[in-house]
Amino acid sequence: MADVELKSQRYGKDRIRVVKVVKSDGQWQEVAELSVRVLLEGDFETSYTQGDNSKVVATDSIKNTVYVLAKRAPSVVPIESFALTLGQHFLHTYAHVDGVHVDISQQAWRRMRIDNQKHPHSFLRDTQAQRVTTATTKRHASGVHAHISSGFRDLAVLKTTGSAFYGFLRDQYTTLRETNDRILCTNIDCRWEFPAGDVATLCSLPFDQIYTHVEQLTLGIFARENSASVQATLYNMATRALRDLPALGQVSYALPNNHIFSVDLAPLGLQNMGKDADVYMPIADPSGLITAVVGRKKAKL
Ligand SMILES: O=c1[nH]c(=O)c2[nH]c(=O)[nH]c2[nH]1
Repeated sequence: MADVELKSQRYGKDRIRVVKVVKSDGQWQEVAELSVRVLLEGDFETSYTQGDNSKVVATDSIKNTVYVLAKRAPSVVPIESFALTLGQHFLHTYAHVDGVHVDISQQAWRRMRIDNQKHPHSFLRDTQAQRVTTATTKRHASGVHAHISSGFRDLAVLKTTGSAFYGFLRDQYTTLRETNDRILCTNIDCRWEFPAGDVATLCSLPFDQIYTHVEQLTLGIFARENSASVQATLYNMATRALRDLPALGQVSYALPNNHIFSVDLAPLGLQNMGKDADVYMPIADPSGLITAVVGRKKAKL
């Protein structure tokens, strides 16, 4: 059809699951479990518009490549470095690929402690939270440029007090009571972006240190702060991350407000509301969802 055109396209393999074991001398081993998505961008238009597969790198080959590079790499963590390695590989191997989008999520396998000793090769998953990264690599006149963001997903946290929500708009649709003491429960999604740059500079960033720092400050603010609202708590977390870590360009959070309301037992002759509350009912759906992106102000010229 003459009046339509292909505006954009990317394709590749999703949910490539990789477990890499790093074996050193003796019994000591490391493990990393990843799920990888690789999408290619480039001169693939005719595969969509004309059924011409001559330039298509089969998604099966993309999957194989991930396993080959996982085999060659001494380690697949930090996931940011592995994502950049994958991006560079596809750009260097195929001249008609000009952008590579890699998403990796890592499961949280933590080394077991047995009799108070780190076990050399046994691990425990004590959180569903995942470490994540997205790396986009592009060909540039001066070499390969990358944009990378990192974060964690689904970090479940709850506090039983130290959270309030009052002073909100009241109108004919409002039934929610004000509270100065409620349960706060959320599954934290957090992302931080690094300013785009050449791959060599990005590779030298201390990804693990930054990860640990953001996770710890997030938990610290969640636990310590007297929360005025999820919005205010989110903003405090993001601003602290930007203040502590000059390497970060911007930070975003998505925080569901998983409601856990006190059960009204007055009809059964029991006081369980306000300061008397100690029996609650988690509400599966719906939840609130509070999101924001916080960045640095541009310097005034
Ligand atoms: O922290 C909160 N922010 C809201 O916007 C909101 N809305 C609501 O019903 N409860 C809450 N809690």
